Amino acid sequence: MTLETVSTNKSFGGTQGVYRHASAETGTDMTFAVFLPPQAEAPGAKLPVLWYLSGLTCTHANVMEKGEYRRVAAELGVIIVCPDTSPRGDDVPDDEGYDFGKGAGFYVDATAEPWRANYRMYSYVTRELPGIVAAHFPADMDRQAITGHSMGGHGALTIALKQPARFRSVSAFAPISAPGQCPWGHKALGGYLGEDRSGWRAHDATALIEDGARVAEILVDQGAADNFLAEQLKPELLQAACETAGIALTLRMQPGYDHSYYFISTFMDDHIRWHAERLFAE
Ligand SMILES: N[C@@H](CCC(=O)N[C@@H](CSC=O)C(=O)NCC(=O)O)C(=O)O
Repeated sequence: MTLETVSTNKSFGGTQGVYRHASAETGTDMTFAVFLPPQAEAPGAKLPVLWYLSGLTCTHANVMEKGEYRRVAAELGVIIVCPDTSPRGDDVPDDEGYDFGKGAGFYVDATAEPWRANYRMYSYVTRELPGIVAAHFPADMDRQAITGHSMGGHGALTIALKQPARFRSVSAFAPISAPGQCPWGHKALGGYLGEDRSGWRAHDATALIEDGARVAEILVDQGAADNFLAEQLKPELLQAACETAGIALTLRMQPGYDHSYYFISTFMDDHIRWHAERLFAE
């Protein structure tokens, strides 16, 4: 596999890079961003990795340009990896809506036609891309953490719940907490996985917890003025499931904040520091 360097820029003493490769999972070229903090230049360095999964309509670039993660990642010595949200290209099937198809892969492996050939974002993010990161960057894959926003918050929560031994910590910004109970989730899971709702539960954080999946703790920040809060995000469902399961959920409702990167960037430092405490713990 050849990894093409699309761009590199020095930032906060480290390097913000963008890379492209041919993906066996999606059957397309895929682009992703990696921030290497300055500590990566030390001989033999192996640094912990924080995955950031983006939301609907995003590529790797939204958080890279507006997420403001580099100052603290550079201070603490954490690698930040930002994948794309779907396969891309003229041959990839798409939908007219912003909430399905390109830019909206929902971190599942589609089983329904015509999506199943390319829309394999669960396997891409959990298997193929980690292999590439491990091979090409000074990443300590025994110290991984995961976060994300909205659809990417759903991705972070479900992936951590499905692979709890792999991640030392999981957090989310305004996650889609129960996709089986909201319009975005109905459209995406119904479209990619088919209308048998029993198959959706393995890609729904609230349902996964109800069905026995466990992580020790979760940090969630949620804007109280988020337009999507009541209809799409529903953190109260995740909260109820965590309470019943005994999962230590810290749900911080942030007055006045909306769904945008103005919100995400405000609390990005908190999340990186929270993950770093766990990534650097003995
Ligand atoms: N275009 C839509 C809303 C799209 C939107 O708000 N996308 C969010 C993620 S929503 C959940 O996954 C986002 O991160 N957008 C990119 C950005 O840079 O802000 C509409 O207009 O309603």
